[in-house]
Amino acid sequence: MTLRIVEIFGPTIQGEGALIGEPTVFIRAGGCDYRCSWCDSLHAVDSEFRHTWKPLSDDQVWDQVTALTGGTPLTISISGGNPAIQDFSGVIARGKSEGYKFACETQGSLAKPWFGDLDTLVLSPKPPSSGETVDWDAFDACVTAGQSAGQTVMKIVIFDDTDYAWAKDAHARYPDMALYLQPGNPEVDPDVPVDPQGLADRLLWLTEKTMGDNWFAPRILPQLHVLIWGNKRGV
Ligand SMILES: C[S@@+](CC[C@H](N)C(=O)[O-])C[C@H]1O[C@@H](n2cnc3c(N)ncnc32)[C@H](O)[C@@H]1O
Ligand SMILES: Nc1nc2[nH]cc(C(=O)O)c2c(=O)[nH]1
Ligand code: SF4
Ligand SMILES: [Mg+2]
Repeated sequence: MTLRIVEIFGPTIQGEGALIGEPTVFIRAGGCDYRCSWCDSLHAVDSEFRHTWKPLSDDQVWDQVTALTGGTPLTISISGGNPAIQDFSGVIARGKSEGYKFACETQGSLAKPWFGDLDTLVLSPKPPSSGETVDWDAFDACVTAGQSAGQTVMKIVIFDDTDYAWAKDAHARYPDMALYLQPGNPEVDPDVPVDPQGLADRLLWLTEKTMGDNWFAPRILPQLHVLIWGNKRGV
């Protein structure tokens, strides 16, 4: 299988959601069927960056991963772009045979059989502020495809009151799925420093809103890598 790869980087720590803080190596896939207004990974989405994406075989991907891990197994995080455009089954099979675990981040717009081979499937449906609209039938297909995964979790980015109300409805559709909320980062240009106080204020707003509402279903987390490294790429 030939994959379109933006970057392979790490070891770093997973900065978001269910596996926050866990050591991991990222494989970032090129191409996305969405274009969220606030996407922090446009270098994996916009066709203007397409010339920087590399066609790599499963073996080439795996060679780069193991060069970074030194052969010590850990969790590999597949993200993008939307990695569900491509077929990661070969990379996952290879890695699992060597004791690695796999997580994947996707918006839930395209289902793939290999979702069932993952240890963690992170479905991140997009709220109104993104400018995208969720196809819940497609999302359902992703949940079904992930049924044999170790766990499937939902992670929603919140920028405003409308996103918050939308997240409550999304949770009501999947009340048994673990839910993670993260405040949106409004500044995603890698050349512009992030405003840590601004991010803390957004986290405070989201926390107080959720607790004030007695909504205790979600866990609320910052993007840890953004606090550490800002919008630097490859971390
Ligand atoms: C860059 S996306 C790639 C995977 C997949 N396309 C998706 O959206 O789930 C990885 C995660 O980053 C989140 N994200 C993207 N831009 C963000 C921003 N400006 N602030 C907070 N989270 C953001 C997405 O919602 C998603 O959960
Ligand atoms: N450290 C770190 N954690 C992350 N969690 C999700 C990321 C992503 O871009 O998908 C990401 C990323 O790019 N870096
Ligand atoms: S779905 Fe993910 S990668 Fe695609 S544009 Fe939205 S945040 Fe970016
Ligand atoms: Mg990111």
